[in-house]
Amino acid sequence: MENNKYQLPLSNFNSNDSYLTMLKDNEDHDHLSDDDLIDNPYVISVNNNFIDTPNNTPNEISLNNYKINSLARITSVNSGSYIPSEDIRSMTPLSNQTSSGNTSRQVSNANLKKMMLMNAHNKTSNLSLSSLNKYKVHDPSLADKNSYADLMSLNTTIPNKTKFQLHLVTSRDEDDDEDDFYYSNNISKITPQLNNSTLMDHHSDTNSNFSMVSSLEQPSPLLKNNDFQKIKPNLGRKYKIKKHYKYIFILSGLPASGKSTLSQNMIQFMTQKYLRGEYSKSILNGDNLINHDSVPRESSTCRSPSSGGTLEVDRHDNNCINTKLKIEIFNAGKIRRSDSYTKTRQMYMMANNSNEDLFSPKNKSKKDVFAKLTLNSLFKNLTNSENDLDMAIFDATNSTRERRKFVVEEIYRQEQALLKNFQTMKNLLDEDDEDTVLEKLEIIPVFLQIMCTNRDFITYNIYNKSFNDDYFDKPFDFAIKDFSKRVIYYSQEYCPITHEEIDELMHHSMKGNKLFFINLENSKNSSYQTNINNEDLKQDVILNGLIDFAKSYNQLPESISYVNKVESFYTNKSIQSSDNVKVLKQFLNNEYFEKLNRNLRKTCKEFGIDVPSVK
Ligand SMILES: Nc1ncnc2c1ncn2[C@@H]1O[C@H](COP(=O)(O)OP(=O)(O)OP(=O)(O)O)[C@@H](O)[C@H]1O
Ligand SMILES: O=P(O)(O)OC[C@H]1O[C@](O)(CO)[C@@H](O)[C@@H]1O
Repeated sequence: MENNKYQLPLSNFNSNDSYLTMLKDNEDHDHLSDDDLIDNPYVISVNNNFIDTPNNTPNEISLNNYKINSLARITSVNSGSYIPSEDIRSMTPLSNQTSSGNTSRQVSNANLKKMMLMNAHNKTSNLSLSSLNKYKVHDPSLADKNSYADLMSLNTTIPNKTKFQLHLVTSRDEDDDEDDFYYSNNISKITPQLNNSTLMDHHSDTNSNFSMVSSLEQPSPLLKNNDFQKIKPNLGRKYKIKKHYKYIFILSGLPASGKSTLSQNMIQFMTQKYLRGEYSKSILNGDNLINHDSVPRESSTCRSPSSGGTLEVDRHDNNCINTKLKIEIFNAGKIRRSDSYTKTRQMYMMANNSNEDLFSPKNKSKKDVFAKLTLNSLFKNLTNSENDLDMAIFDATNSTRERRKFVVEEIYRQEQALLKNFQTMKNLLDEDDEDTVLEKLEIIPVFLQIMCTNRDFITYNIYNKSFNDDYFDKPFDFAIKDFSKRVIYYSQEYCPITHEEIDELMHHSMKGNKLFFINLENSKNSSYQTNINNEDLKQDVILNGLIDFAKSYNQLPESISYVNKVESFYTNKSIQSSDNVKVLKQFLNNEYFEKLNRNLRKTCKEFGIDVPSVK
């Protein structure tokens, strides 16, 4: 299988690809946008053999025969070059997302091509894409109406062991306005050319780069035919599955509440305490079987799955996390700074007047862009097996319900993409492949809310914030004025997380999957509230570590030293009489805190929740 020319579908990453929509009618101007073509990905030529014998013209191919009863669609080329729809979303602004997150219509072909190329350069795939062509598909039964499909030409040398997955798209006989093509797993429906093709080596799995797999996850409600069935799990296979749990901690809280500091403390606590071996024996003992049938996760973490699974499972070194817990923080502020600096040579969009201030609620969508970039980078790093990350921390204020819902929905979508990828890979495996270990990633999301309601602590924190990277080239009074205004801006919209909100997110955005939450106070004698219960703790080492951290925080040297520093900040006469502290008190006065409390009360009243008043 060397040096073959392929024509690949332009889009093999429609997240909802259980069936395809029929090519759009060219006369229908509502459907004329380039992006509609994304939904119509076909392979019409494989190995220079056209599956449905179109007439080939340099840049345009007409499929004269409307009775295309089989088209092949390549949906994956190994796992490395699987294109998750999240990548596409990352190229579209957050504000353009629909509530369902489907942004595929907003992606231009140029971006799509870029995605394909980026993906093709992925070192595991070794593939190179050459050109993007438009092909005309003529449908004589519809008079002079033409439809178009975009196809990508792919010049490639297929590396050893590369597997392609072909989905066969088969037309139905009934003619109605519904989608006309469906995936079929009925081999008799394959067009004879494809069936006879050497691509499909039906006798030898090992020699063929192509395996035919059709999944019909959401069959059309109109389908009654047995030809179109969900593929059954392949019971009795011998490959092994390695489950790998990845945690996403989503921080939430007002600016300067201590989110970054506390999460760093937590990382240190967990990485010191939870080294390999300390927990694996007691907690994961016996956790060496998973049932291949139970694909969707209910509320699982590093917990013992139901035993009695039919297959042997190799849990990677009998552990679900690395030698040393590997955690990375993805900070939206850092991404904003580096992005703004690259573009404007300024540290961030400056606040000459309040309308232009990035932190004003009016500029919410701009902040959302940075949050989205950060989240995408987080997903990319967390799911990249080379990074071997156990946990990613999404460090942003995530201070509104709207934002948190978005984050949770993105995580859910990411989970679904991972699951789909896993299922695709599973379907590609040879039945008796005992050596293969298939990795199954699952994401466990945890909200970590940090609250600081003590006026002295907030003042001290803001004082320290004036030395951060946003203000490295600004005088102290500018920094204090600017940051204190930032806190006021956020307080206009800030809505603390409640248990009710988490329940709501769990049921609607996570479709019943568990979502963990902990609220930690950042002050002297800090306390916490959580929805993590004893059952969860028994089965999950990371949640265990988190609760341990919350329980022991007051006794940790970091916390003691923080409280001491705040105390001496207020008792040390020379600090208190310094010019900087005079400026600080000038801005952070009674009036300021009254305003802060007023704002907090207003939003909390709107949502009918308890007000975290600052004293
Ligand atoms: N628990 C703590 N221990 C030590 N220092 C703290 C603690 N909480 C806050 N601080 C101090 O307050 C400053 C602000 O805290 P931090 O940067 O962690 O807040 P944040 O909520 O992440 O802020 P932002 O949202 O603006 O990034 C820190 O620079 C640190 O000096
Ligand atoms: O996107 P969000 O939730 O506003 O949070 C990100 C912002 O939070 C901050 O940490 C608040 O100070 C900024 O540095 C950053 O831009």
